[in-house]
Amino acid sequence: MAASTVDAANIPLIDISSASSETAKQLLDAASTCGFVFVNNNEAGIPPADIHDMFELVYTSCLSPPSLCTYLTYGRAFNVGEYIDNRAQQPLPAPLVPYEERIGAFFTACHALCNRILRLFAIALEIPSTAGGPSWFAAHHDPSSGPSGSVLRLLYYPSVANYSPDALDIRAGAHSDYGSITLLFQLPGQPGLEILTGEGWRGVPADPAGVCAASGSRDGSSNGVEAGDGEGEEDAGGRALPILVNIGDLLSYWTHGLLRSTVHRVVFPTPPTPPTTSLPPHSASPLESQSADRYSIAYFCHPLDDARLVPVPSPLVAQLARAHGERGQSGPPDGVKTAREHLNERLAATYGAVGKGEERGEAVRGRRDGFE
Ligand SMILES: O=C(O)CCC(=O)C(=O)O
Ligand SMILES: [Fe+2]
Repeated sequence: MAASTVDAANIPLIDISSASSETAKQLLDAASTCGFVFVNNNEAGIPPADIHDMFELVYTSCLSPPSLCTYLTYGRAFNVGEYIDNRAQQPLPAPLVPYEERIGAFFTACHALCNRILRLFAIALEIPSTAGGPSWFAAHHDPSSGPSGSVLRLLYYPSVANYSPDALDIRAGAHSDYGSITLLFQLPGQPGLEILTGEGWRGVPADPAGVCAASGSRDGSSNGVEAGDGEGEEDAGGRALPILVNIGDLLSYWTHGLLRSTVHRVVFPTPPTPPTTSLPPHSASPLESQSADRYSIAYFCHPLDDARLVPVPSPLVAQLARAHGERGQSGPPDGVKTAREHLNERLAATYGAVGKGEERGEAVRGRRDGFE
């Protein structure tokens, strides 16, 4: 059974407001050991009010026709692809149409934060200035230079009537993400995300630094905390929750495994909370009241489709490749692929996996929403 109480994962929290080499090194160390890292959401990040607004839109989109959504084991997702000329490229559910511009702005803000993180990786990886230096990744993720597979995903896992932990435990199956990096936004009080560590599955709190005012864990992690002001992304004092970042398979491939992607999943909280039977009072935030439901937002950052996945020009990556070679471990398969080829390969491999009953979050996107 998967939905047992698990300890909270020990995920490092890094302040990335400075672009110093010390910060870069801390971030690289965290990402290369854990694969998941929290970054402080300060002036370097995304305004909490914007995150809160997006969560309200996730709630709104859940009321839209399910046909527009993709399906997870016990949840559904709406995927927004890259905008062209400030317009979404696929039909938005009717309730989201008035917010097209705001969603696009959030997409752009997420991409900017990813570029900031990738810049720190470039510094820590010591990419020489002759090869592009700190801007090396940004140049490969510049939306003005061409399309990419980047996607903003709004996720909703509804509470389930007659929940039985033996029968229903996985809300989203075990997978790693495909792209460069993923930003993941969670709400306090809605636990369930777990990562696979050497010691088994571990819960990922929404509030690793304990910035929320109230306390009281429901699941053994600090995820059981409700935000003091009903706006789950900051506490009553206005401190913003850190943002969770995880390394995707492509960045792992691109760095010869120096940066590692980590398998994760979403389970039902334990013990189960009763399903929501009615909408909360008008004045309350729906997000705050429906704790058996889970809402999350993921931004999957991918390189430009045409980006060639030659090893990142870093002495650290080269050293690792040499060490792997000396141990007889093969490197990436022959032939340089592009980011689009890498993504398509992963999606193709996943169709098989899905057929065997395994779910890969991003594959569902590829199959159902016409992006791929
Ligand atoms: O809903 C979550 O918290 C995680 C979602 C996820 O991992 C994904 O969509 O790739
Ligand atoms: Fe994921």
